[in-house]
Amino acid sequence: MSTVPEVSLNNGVRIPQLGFGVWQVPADEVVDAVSTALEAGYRSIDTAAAYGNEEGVGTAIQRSGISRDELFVTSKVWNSDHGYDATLRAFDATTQRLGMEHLDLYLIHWPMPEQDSYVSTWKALERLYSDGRVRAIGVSNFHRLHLQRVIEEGGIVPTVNQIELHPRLTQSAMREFHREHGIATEAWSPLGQGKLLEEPTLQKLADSHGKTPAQVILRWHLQLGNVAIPKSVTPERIRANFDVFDFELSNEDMDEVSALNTGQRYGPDPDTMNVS
Ligand SMILES: NC(=O)C1=CN([C@@H]2O[C@H](COP(=O)(O)OP(=O)(O)OC[C@H]3O[C@@H](n4cnc5c(N)ncnc54)[C@H](OP(=O)(O)O)[C@@H]3O)[C@@H](O)[C@H]2O)C=CC1
Ligand SMILES: O=C(O)C(=O)[C@@H](O)[C@H](O)C(=O)CO
Repeated sequence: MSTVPEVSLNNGVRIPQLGFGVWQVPADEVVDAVSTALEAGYRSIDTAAAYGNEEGVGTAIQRSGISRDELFVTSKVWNSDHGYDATLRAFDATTQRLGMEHLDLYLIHWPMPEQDSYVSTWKALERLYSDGRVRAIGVSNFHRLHLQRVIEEGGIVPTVNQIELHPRLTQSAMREFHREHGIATEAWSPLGQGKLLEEPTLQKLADSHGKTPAQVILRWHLQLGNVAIPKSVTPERIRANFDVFDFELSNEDMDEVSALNTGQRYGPDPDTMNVS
């Protein structure tokens, strides 16, 4: 089985560079999907309270028999649970649903700037970290200004910012900002939600490496240094998305993929996202 490269977070905790995402995996399908992923070799699972499937993720993990310390489990506090006390309660509910005493990574799902409560939410994450209930804390969908505020007003620099990132939205400015501050970049919708796999450049590169367009995109993420968390409910795709450790893109290949950037988002803009 392949050994997945890891990224060292700014507190020394290591996260597998390739994980498995479960947004939009229905609760009654998530046990099968996560079980298939674990059998394929994934050891990192990305869920969230908002996905409504934490219980099934926990069930699949327990059934796998894989020891807890070989796994990396991420969840996220949802927008309606922002604020210090509500976040502590949300974390308790998440760990209960997962059937776990601790998480490896807990993220603020969205900054929700209009609510203006992400700093007190961050302070609750700091408390969970100092209490040893989570091995690393981070954020998701934070823009530069939101990150600057938690860095200035909080006591801990986030380990991770999980943002939308794929060849149509390469996020070079955010990646540079993360690098400057020791924050790991985690890519959500790393395959562009499957909407750019017909792109001729990706097909050409796939043909030249004997791989698929999805595998080329995942390889591009790995070589950029991103953490990537592709989702699939299709067993062959779950396995194929993990089969990306036996080839390498050249510098020219990497540039060709990056040149597909148009700045297009498939998900909400963090500055205006207001679903809670
Ligand atoms: N923090 C945040 O705000 C967000 C976090 N996320 C996280 O990121 C994860 C991944 O993002 P997501 O939006 O799901 O999108 P992805 O970019 O992972 O794409 C998933 C889509 O691509 C299809 N697909 C997967 N693999 C292949 C393949 N090899 N060939 C063809 N099609 C394929 C899937 O279909 P099928 O399942 O039918 O096989 C699905 O429709 C989420 O599951 C979640 O964990 C996502 C959005 C926001
Ligand atoms: O998947 C996630 O983590 C999300 O936050 C998304 O559901 C996001 O809210 C979205 O794309 C809504 O359209």
